[in-house]
Amino acid sequence: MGTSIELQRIEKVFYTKSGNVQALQNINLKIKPGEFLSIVGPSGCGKSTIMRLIAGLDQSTDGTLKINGSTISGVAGDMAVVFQRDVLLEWKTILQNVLFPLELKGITWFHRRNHQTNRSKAIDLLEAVGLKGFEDKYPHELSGGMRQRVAICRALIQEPKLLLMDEPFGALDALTREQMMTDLLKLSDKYGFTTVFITHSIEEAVFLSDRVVVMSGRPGTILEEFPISLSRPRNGDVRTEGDFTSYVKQIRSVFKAQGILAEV
Ligand SMILES: Nc1ncnc2c1ncn2[C@@H]1O[C@H](COP(=O)(O)OP(=O)(O)OP(=O)(O)O)[C@@H](O)[C@H]1O
Repeated sequence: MGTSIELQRIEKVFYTKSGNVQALQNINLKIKPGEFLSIVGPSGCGKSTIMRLIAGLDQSTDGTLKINGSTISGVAGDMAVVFQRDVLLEWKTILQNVLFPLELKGITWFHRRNHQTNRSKAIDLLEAVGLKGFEDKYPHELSGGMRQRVAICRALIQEPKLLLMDEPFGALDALTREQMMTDLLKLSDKYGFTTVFITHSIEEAVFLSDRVVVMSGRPGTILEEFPISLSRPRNGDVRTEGDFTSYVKQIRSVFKAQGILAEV
């Protein structure tokens, strides 16, 4: 079962030498266990700030954040993060990279009994994202898309209940991106973790999500929420369905009304 998250009246101000920056204003958001929620908004609207608050890497200036019904202090447990840059360890093999979070926790190489189980879990994950046979390669031998797949496996080896993804496919080409989205949906359906996904792409958000949250420019506020009721499991064909294009249009119109997207 995934994590539930609740943000109540969240405010975030950054106090800097050159003045105060109000990044977030009155953010109210409830995320259900197992939900796939995307946040879209213009650059600088506070998407990453929301993610850092949920991850416990930063604190709000005001308001309440609850994880599984309790206020938390510090880094949330059972959580994994995937960023736009994969930050793989170049001197470790692909398999060692996937197992690294467990090694950090001291439960792989030192506890031999678990080692075989973890190893097969890592191999299963690599297989699920099309990387079977790449276990003994090194990161520099892989393409950008393959590296990002490894980063996702490394996040999932920890069996997180919450997966936070900050533009994880932003640096990938369009075809790889499409394949990665399909892979991610399969993994999310299989494991049932809660996902908070940040993206600049409206299409990506609609394709992946149960709900899309649309934010205004700074100070970031929530303009609108769109529950996405496209059927699951989803594959690339969903993009040609009328409902898909209708969701994309509705979200684009919110940005247009804000002057964030120009009429073309
Ligand atoms: N540590 C910080 N100190 C001062 N200002 C900050 C800090 N972190 C973020 N900000 C400011 O807060 C605002 C929100 O930043 P954030 O990175 O959350 O935006 P974002 O929506 O994720 O942007 P992007 O889409 O470009 O990644 C921005 O104006 C940014 O300059």
